[in-house]
Amino acid sequence: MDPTGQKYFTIIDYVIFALLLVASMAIGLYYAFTGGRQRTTQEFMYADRSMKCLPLSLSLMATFQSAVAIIGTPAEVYANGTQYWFIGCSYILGLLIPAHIFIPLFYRLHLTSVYQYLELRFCKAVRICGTVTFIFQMVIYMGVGIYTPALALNAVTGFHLWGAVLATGLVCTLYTALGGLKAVVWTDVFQTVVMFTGQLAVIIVGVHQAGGLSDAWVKVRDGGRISGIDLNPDPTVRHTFWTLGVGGVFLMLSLYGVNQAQVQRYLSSRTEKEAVMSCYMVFPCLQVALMLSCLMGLVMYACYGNNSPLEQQYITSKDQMVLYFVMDMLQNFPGLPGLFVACLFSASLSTISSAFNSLATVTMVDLIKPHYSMTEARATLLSKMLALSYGIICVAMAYLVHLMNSSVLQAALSIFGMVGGPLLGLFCLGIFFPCANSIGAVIGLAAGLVMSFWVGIGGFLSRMPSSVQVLPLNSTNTVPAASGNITGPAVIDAASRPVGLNGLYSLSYMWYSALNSSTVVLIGLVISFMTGPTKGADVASGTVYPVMRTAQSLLHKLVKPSACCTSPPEHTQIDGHKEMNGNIKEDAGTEEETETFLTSNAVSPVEHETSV
Ligand SMILES: CC(C)(CO)[C@@H](O)C(=O)NCCC(=O)O
Ligand code: NA
Repeated sequence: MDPTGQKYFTIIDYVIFALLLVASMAIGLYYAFTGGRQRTTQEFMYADRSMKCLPLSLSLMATFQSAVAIIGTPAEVYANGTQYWFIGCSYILGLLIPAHIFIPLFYRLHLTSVYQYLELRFCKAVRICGTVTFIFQMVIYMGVGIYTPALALNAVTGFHLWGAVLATGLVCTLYTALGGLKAVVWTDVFQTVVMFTGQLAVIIVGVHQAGGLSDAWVKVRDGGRISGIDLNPDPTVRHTFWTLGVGGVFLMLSLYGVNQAQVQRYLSSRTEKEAVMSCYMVFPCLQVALMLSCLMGLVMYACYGNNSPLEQQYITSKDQMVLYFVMDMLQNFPGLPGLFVACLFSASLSTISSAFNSLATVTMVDLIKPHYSMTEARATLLSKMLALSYGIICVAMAYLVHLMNSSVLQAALSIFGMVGGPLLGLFCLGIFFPCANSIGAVIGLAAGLVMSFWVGIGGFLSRMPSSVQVLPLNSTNTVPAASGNITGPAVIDAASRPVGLNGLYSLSYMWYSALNSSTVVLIGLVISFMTGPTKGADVASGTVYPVMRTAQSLLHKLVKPSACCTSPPEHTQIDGHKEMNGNIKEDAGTEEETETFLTSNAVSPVEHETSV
């Protein structure tokens, strides 16, 4: 090892990394030349609505699990202990609610994009606002996703930064544009396997280097890295059970309930039941992913203790730690560093490809198609060109992220809360409040976005001049004391309890999604009542979830268990469309058929909906 701490790749590491790119490309080419050869938008965007549950669930998990989580979570656990693990509690409601409310509703409407829902429920303007907000969110997120692994690799091994960005950007764009959603889902499956294998290998070797399981356990326990449940209700404390387990539910809903990338996967499944099942199966997959990345943080602590490479100034930021650890511990295991780098890039490729495909889909379906009529061949070609263009935008965004500088995990989760939160609010307003009208929806969304940027940017600026930025240079502060639970920003918060606006600015980023979505719903309702609420009869059928009716029927079941076989099923109001599900071949037909179905559906409200 070189005195500056610089680590080097061996030839076998390069080969493994190259193999990942080649294999992903090969899967893309396979789907470009088999099946319908990606000649229809139905195949390109929705995989002919024929996907099965298992690949879908892995793909659903992979979409929002990028290199950010792989290197951000261990760095967080190394520094602050396992408190972050409690985010796993939010996965329960965060997946049950989408599975039982959002998926049945969207699936039965047979949408072409999730934003089409907004037009059915409100009007075209709301749909466009939703689409533009989504594009904004995913474009920034893509930048973080592609830049993170490249930066870590560059910092630790000296690998060319923009070389890595361009290589992954190019490969990913090509397989997404050529192979459509089928290629995206199947590369996700392959990349998830690589991701788990890489993490597991490093954990096993790391435990061995730390002197075995029991030694490693004693070290992390004595180092205070095993956090108890923190029930402090203060919403400004960055990570507590409440911010993670409850605030996290809103984050999960915005990602797994109403995000186009995910809804597109639900809609591409063969049957509604498989869509719901795939959402259920995300739960164990996400728990495994969370467990692996938390264990990685603990193993890192077991190996380094408080004597981190950051403190030794081998690296300059927390986000470089994981890769440094891998290169440091695994240098005698040729190929393993390459496997881990493949794991890191797998995680990011699977995220970026989903982003490209979903962005191309919404641009086509929501922004272009309604305004220009074109042939199917033209539309498919244009969708592929769009996927390519988003590839270029992605690399450009990476350059912007390069200019920012914060913990990548917090940055990514803040984006989800700041832009995804208001979108979640918009959908909830439509789904749960039949009285909400279009004006309320637009103004509510705007208010949510203003709130989000006010609090988000205010929080960022109010923390700026503090010691957070200088921490890495000051060796005594680099690693928080053995008590472990205290983070940089939390120390400041605790020292001077913020009041007034500063109180709002110091809100934990884990509450952003909840705050912003509630703002949209509240303002949306107030404006709707001021401008004349929508009457039940005017709400398009199947676009509202019958909260009261479901609650009544649940209550009925609880009180009179014998009555459950005679009482109607929960979703009676949309059962009218149920026969569609069995009939995939037909409804997977042309785009025109789908559109006609939807328009006729939108203009003829069904009577039983009005009682909601
Ligand atoms: C978003 C969750 C919480 C769940 O998917 C997790 O995967 C995560 O922490 N993601 C961080 C962002 C990223 O990895 O790109
Ligand atoms: Na991913």
